[in-house]
Amino acid sequence: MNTRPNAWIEPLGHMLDGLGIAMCLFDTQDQTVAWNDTFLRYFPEHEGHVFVGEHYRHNLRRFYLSRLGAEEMAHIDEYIEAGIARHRHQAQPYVFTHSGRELLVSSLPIDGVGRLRLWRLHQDVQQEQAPIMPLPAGSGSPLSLLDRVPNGLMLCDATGRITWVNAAFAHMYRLRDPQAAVGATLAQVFHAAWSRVNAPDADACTQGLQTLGEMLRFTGAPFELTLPGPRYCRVVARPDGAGACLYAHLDITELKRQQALLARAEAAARASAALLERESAILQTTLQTMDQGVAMVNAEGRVEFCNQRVFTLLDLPPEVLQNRPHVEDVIRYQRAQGEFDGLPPEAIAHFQPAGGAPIPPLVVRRRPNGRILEIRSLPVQGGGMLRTFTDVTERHAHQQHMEYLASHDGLTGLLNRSKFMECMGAEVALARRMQSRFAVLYLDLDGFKPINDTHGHAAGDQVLVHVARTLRHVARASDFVARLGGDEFAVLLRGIDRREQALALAQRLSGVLAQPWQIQAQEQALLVCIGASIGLAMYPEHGEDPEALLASADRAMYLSKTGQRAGSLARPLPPRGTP
Ligand SMILES: Nc1nc2c(ncn2[C@@H]2O[C@H](COP(=O)(O)OP(=O)(O)OP(=O)(O)O)[C@@H](O)[C@H]2O)c(=O)[nH]1
Repeated sequence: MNTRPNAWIEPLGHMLDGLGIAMCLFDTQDQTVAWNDTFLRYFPEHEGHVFVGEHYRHNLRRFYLSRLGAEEMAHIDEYIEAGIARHRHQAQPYVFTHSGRELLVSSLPIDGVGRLRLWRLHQDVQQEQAPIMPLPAGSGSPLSLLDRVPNGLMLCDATGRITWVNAAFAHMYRLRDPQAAVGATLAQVFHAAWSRVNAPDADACTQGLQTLGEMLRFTGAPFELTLPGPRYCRVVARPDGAGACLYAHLDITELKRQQALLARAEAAARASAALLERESAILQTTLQTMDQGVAMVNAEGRVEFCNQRVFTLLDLPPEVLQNRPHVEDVIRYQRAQGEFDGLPPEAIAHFQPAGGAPIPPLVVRRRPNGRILEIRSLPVQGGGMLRTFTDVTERHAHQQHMEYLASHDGLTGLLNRSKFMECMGAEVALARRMQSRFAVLYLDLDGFKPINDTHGHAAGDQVLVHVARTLRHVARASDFVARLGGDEFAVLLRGIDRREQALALAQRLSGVLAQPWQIQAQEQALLVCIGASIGLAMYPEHGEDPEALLASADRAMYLSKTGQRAGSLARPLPPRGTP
């Protein structure tokens, strides 16, 4: 402390140091009178420079020199004059930042002395407290200055009786006026504060009284009290060595609230960590037991993780996937095992994230062991991807079977009508593009019904199967052969340029069908000769679309049928050994 001989200033400065409040006293001529240690702590630029009698102007100059940038420095004199004017007339506290601290500054005029400037950390004054107000003109008692201090202050004599408290103390302990505390002990004031609330917290009150009993007997370490509200205060004792003692009551409610929030956040974090652990255990189990292979490839192309199923689906020995191998190393191993034999290089490019080619989200490939794998690649945030492997062999087979059933005749295995029309559509498009021709034969069996009627449906079925086989045999592999329904068939002859070629084939068909062959009907061997009426249509002259072509061939068949009624015949074979 540096003071002129003003007896009250020195203890005041120390007390304010104890409360973390900086002070600097100026006389009526704005010259420095005294300052405390906290002042030098908050304004280190004055250390070793400030002196008694120094004008506030020089103090301000040092302050601005320590914080102005080069551009603003040109205005330093204006700032200083404004600062002096503010100092003389300041009525309300304000906040500013200095040396990384947010400070609240009050300027209090003191009659006959000058002005006292007080600074404290702004965060402390966020708490509920008696506000720092300027002194009304005429109140010159040094102790009354302490009513402006935001924390509670209490002076006790050697017997522990209160001799003085400030306004903030009265506010904290719900006293009408600070005088009401004088003569009582802190325990009595504390108890009275609790007894004045509607629903007192008996535990907090009892606990507080116990604490007071312990702590006041041996003044020493700071202690905490819970006040109605609840509000929390930290009590710090400063004995004067002669029996009296100053107690500062710091409001730490906000601190407590933040501690409680922190504790809750920590508890929540601990709970979610436990939950995460449990979920990750479930995830691990699921991943290891699931039917799909799952592999995680990181942004560098390394296999970070893969489940057991990947080993079995890809026939990979565990050591290949140990130590986070690069995908390219795994592919090299697979290639050496013949995994990709027969596949074009571009077909495996997608397995290599580093290959440069975009990775298709879905690839289906047949493994050398015949199994079909569906491989999905899903990019993940931050690079890398999640790859899943699903064995779709059965699903694929089932799908193919379903597609076969939907496009083929169940009895003969030939294409059905709708598939035949689809094939003819494709052929029309091709022929149109290539300017080529093709032929369609429409066949209707002659006299088929009597076979059914005489020898039964099973015999008729055998005839239909035989006809289908014959058609398939006579037509080329590239031709489309269909059963349109009942005893009607159709053949699309591809690459036929001339009508005569088609006619020749139709005749050949007729001839082959007409040859007798043997079927088994109702445990009886039958010799069957079947006739067929055949209509012919050529693309494009008889129709330019599938429907027109088929209708044209149908008409031609009808004409042929009405012109010749050869019919079909089934007669029993002579017994074995008969010539
Ligand atoms: N066995 C068997 N018969 C069938 C099947 N589908 C249709 N039919 C029969 O085939 C016969 C076809 O009759 P029609 O067209 O009069 O046969 P058709 O005796 O050859 O007479 P035309 O065609 O006028 O020469 C009918 O008796 C149908 O019941 C089948 O899948 N199996």
